[in-house]
Amino acid sequence: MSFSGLSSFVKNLYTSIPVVQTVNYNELNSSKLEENDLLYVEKLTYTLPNGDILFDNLSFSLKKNEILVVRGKSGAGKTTMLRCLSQLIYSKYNSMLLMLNGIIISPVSNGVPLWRSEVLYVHQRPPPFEGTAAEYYQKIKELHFQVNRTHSNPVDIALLWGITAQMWTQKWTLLSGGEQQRISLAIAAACNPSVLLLDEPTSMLDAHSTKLVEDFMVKRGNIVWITHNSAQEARVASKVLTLTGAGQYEISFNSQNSLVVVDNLV
Ligand SMILES: Nc1ncnc2c1ncn2[C@@H]1O[C@H](COP(=O)(O)OP(=O)(O)OP(=O)(O)O)[C@@H](O)[C@H]1O
Repeated sequence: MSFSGLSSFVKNLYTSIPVVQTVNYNELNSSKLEENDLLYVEKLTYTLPNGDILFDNLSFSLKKNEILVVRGKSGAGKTTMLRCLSQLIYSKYNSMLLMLNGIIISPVSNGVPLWRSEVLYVHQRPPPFEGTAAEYYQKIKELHFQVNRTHSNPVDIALLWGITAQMWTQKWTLLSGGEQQRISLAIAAACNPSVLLLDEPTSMLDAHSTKLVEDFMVKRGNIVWITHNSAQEARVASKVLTLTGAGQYEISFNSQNSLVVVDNLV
């Protein structure tokens, strides 16, 4: 089997696009965490090489079981933000904490590999791979920061979403975009990260499959979820982070399907 697909996959997942700014590793004090905080992020700032500010002093927390929806117009910086959260690229002010089984971890103290396995980014478009779906999962399990993790069975998860066991033996490239998307999501969920970062996770799915995935993810919680779909946002969001442009943002809470802006932190 050729590993070029895997190498491209791993490259895609775990190497950065060029770092365009000096990273300021400020270790946060655990006193920043409030009750039930799972992920705490402070002053995330990202400036493009041309000087455009994507987000500036972005601070928020994800509490246990919450789903934080991220929205904003195309190019607002949503994917870049998720990639910063997973330490695939680095924000200028790189300060975040995770509460893991009562222990506080950070990328600075505990290392980026552990952080990435706990704050797991799922790509908007499934990456290329030359083997079968089962081989794709096998390679992920062999990545050094997944080897010692307890995984759930992704086949069982994907079955809930209409992916048959037989599809796992199918060549990855022959699967439809929606099948690849569901399998990628099932694998990510099976890795049992503390936080899932989902980048338009149902963009290739029909309404029925979308609902099945949403139901599973809402039960799971602990997700930062990019969507352009306001109906989906209303169904899944506990709160909403909107990148409003020029580095600004606002956070609102989803209360009985009506969004009330409670905090404009800029
Ligand atoms: N390293 C980089 N160098 C130059 N431009 C970059 C870099 N990284 C991101 N960008 C630009 O930053 C902007 C934000 O990109 P990003 O993918 O985060 O947007 P998005 O909000 O997720 O968009 P969409 O909704 O279309 O997926 C885009 O204009 C993109 O071209």
